[in-house]
Amino acid sequence: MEATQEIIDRIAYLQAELTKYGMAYYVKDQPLVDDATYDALYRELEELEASYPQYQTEDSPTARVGGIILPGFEKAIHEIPLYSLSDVFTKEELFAFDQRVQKTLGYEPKYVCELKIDGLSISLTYEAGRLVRAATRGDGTVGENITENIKTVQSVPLRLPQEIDLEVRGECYMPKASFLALNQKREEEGLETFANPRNAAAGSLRQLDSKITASRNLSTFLYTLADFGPLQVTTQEEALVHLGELGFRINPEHHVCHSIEEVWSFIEDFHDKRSELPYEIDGIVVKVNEFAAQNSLGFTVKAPRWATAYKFPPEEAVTTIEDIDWTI
Ligand SMILES: NC(=O)c1cc2c(=O)c3cc(F)ccc3oc2nc1N
Repeated sequence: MEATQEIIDRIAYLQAELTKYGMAYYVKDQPLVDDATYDALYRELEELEASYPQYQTEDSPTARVGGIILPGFEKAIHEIPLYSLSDVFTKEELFAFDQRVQKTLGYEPKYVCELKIDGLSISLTYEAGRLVRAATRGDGTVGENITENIKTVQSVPLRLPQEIDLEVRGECYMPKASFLALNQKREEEGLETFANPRNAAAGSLRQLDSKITASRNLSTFLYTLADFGPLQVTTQEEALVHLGELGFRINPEHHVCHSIEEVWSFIEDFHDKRSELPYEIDGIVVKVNEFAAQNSLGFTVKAPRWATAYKFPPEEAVTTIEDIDWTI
């Protein structure tokens, strides 16, 4: 059926508005409209796109529902490898890491501390500002192409505000509340429950039916750019700010520390706060802030010399929703 200009404009308006509302709700955690308003506009867009499918764009908010059933996952080669982090388990090991860094640099650098989200590493590739590929880490060089599934994750932008080529990396995770609800439902259905949110996220992302992924309420925190492309950033702290400006979901609990002692107090602080977070963390990632210093430290065969993960002992199982402090 041919569409009048008024209809074409209404479809474009609804796609843009619902994308803006979705970004505010899922990425910035600051809703702009109430659910009833969102749902009414969403239903109107669904009806219009059903009547005029030639105007349903692949980055329309209605494209998030999934529906592709893949025969299997294609391999995804990482041009820039995804390394893993070295781990430290004690204050002494952390301070030894700092000593090694200072020995190479000849000075004590600033560090950025980030919560270590206990999810699945993902890599997102954008071309001319559009999401063209999403992949798991795999062995760091070869992962699985999970683009169709990642498109159903509401906090992942399908389109960037600039038409640039970019590759970003981060974690895809399942919030504690979604994990508890999912396991409760599976128990009622006599299905096997997931051991922890990380396994539940992995199982949800590696579904061949993206409708199932869409139902699992996964979220993301992005933390680095594989290549900085046109972005002029010189520190990890700036990179996090830029990623936020590009529309990616960034964990707010990052902190620049001016000494390893300050890093240690950040670690102690979050060791206590951890059980109140609405998502699971398994430690704190400590990174040299300046990219120039990161480059002079480089990588070992499998891990960066400029970062380490201070690991917390395994958290006691997530029990009730009451324990969670939703203000964080
Ligand atoms: N789970 C995480 O929340 C998290 C993980 C990593 C990495 O795995 C990681 C691996 C590298 F080779 C370099 C930097 C990294 O930074 C990271 N930063 C984070 N916040």
